[in-house]
Amino acid sequence: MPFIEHVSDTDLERLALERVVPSLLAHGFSCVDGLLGDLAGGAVLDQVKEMHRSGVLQDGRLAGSVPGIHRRSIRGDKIAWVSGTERGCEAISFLLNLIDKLISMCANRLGNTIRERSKAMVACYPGNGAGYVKHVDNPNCDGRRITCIYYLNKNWNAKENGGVLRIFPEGTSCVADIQPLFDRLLFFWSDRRNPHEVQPCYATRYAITVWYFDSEERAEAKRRFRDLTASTEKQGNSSS
Ligand SMILES: Cc1cc(NC(=O)CCC(=O)O)nc(C)c1Br
Ligand SMILES: [Fe+3]
Repeated sequence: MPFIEHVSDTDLERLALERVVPSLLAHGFSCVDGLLGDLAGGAVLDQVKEMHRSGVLQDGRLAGSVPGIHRRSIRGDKIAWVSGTERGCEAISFLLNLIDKLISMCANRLGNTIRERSKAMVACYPGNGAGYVKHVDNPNCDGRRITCIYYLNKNWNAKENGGVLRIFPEGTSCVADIQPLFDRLLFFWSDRRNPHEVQPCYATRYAITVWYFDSEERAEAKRRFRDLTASTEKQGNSSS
C-alpha cells in the first residue's frame, strides 16, 4: 500500500531537533500534531477500527489481579500487541517505521542508548466511562525510557467525550492535559518523572503505544530478573 511520503527525512530531522528533543529536555514530554496527514493517518485508523470490529482487542490484563477492586475501575482499555508484520497492519507498520526513524534522530541528542522498543500496543477505551488510574509506566527501572503514543480520534471533544491524558510532571503542581486527537504523536519519559492517568472516556478512544528501551537499563533489568528467578528456583528446590 504505497503511501504519499507526507514526511520527508529532512522534515523528520527538523521535527526531532527543533521540537521533540527541546521539549523532552525542557518539560519531559513532547506533542506533535499532523504527523502522517489525513491519508496515511486515516489508513492507520481504518486498520485499528477493523481490529476492534473483528474482536482482536481484548481486555487489558492487570499485573497481579487486585482482589475485590473491579478490574474495569482500574483499566478500561481493550488491547492487542502487534509487531506490524501481521496482515492488515501495513499502515501501522508504516507508522512504526516513521516513529523509529524519528526516535533514532533524537536518541543521540537525548544522551540515551535507545536502540530497541516494545511491540506496538493497540488500545481502545470503549467509552463506558472507564479510564486508566494514575500510574507511572516504568517505576522500577525495567528499561523503558520513552513512552510514545499515537492518537487516532477524529472530532474528539474532551468536554463531551472525556478521555484526556493528564500528565503530572514530577516537581511541579502544573499538569499537562493532552487530548487524544487524530494524527497526534506524544512522547514522554516513561519513569517516575511522568505519572499520568486517562480520565473517564465517554466515546470510543483509539491509541497505539510503543515503549523505547534504554539498552543498558534494559540489560540490567534482564540480569536482575534472571538472578531473581534463579534464586527463587533454588529456594523452590531446597524447600521441596
Ligand atoms: C498497558 C499499559 C497502558 C498504559 N496506558 C496509558 O497510560 C494510557 C495512555 C493513553 O492512552 O493516553 N500505561 C501502562 C503503564 C500500561 Br502497562
Ligand atoms: Fe501509562
